[in-house]
Amino acid sequence: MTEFSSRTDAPTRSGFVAIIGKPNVGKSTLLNSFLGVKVAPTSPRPQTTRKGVRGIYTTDEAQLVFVDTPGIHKPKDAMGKYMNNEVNAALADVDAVVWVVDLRHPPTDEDQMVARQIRNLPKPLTLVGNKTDVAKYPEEAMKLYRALLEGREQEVSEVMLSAQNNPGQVQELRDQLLAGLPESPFFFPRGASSDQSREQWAAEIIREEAMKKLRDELPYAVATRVNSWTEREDGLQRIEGEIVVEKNAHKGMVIGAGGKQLREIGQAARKQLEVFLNHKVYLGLQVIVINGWREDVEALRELGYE
Ligand SMILES: Nc1nc2c(ncn2[C@@H]2O[C@H](COP(=O)(O)OP(=O)(O)OP(=O)(O)O)[C@@H](O)[C@H]2O)c(=O)[nH]1
Repeated sequence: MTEFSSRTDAPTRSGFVAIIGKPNVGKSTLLNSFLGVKVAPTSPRPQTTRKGVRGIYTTDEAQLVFVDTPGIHKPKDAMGKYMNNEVNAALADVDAVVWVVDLRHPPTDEDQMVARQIRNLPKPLTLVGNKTDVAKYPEEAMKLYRALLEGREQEVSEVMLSAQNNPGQVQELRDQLLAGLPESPFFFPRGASSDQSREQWAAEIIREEAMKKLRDELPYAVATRVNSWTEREDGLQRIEGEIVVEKNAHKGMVIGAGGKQLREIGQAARKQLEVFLNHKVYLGLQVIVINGWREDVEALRELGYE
């Protein structure tokens, strides 16, 4: 990988930190809050994150590369297996691990699955108890999560916070992680906040809005991609995207009566894109069918899940 130097001659520190945990505990929210910009999709639905998105935070002398991972869960299809593989790959590669848990509830089987994967991992580990703003018994819950790591030989750091509502606590954790990085050149250019292309990023925002609007199993049966992005002279960003469904029957369900639902998804995504890009956006959205894409390794690759 290309090496990027720091602004000063002082030795730089740099490294990768995986953010892991079961679905819906707030991993992507924590990543976005670490960076102060939105690089990962978040939604109230579990398993929103599918790929290990990287978010990059750089100071004068240190660079922290966060790897946001899909929630660890029992896989039901090729997509689920892909997601769990992403987590294993992330754990093998990183310098440190942040395990996020939801303090509103006691641990479940899925938390135990996560704990098993990291209990004996010889890397610095931080247990993050999230959602303190809404947890009734945070201390008690934290104790139960801590117990899942019993027998671990290396030390575990712990912090309780609200990723969504307390940026100060998140910055404090970020500073601790920065301080623990090994001496190393930077991996990414200064100023980069993510390793996604802008098209991948926009596609994830469209998927986030689609997942919020769609009901039942449908949110998990859609993928999104952006096929073209052009900029007009007056600055308008023209983005053409697709929502991919796995069955013909799903197409109408996404579009909705008289196209209402697709319009709503498009409007919500456009608004988000405009806020982040600080430009007017035209977003064209189509729904297409790729039969059984979730079970089809080739189709997964075509949709960028490789
Ligand atoms: N009240 C509260 N809600 C939070 C907090 N952090 C995250 N959430 C909410 O929890 C839900 C899940 O957050 P995500 O960041 O998408 O969770 P995730 O762990 O990345 O989810 P997956 O993609 O399923 O793995 C969203 O509705 C967030 O708004 C918090 O500190 N307090």
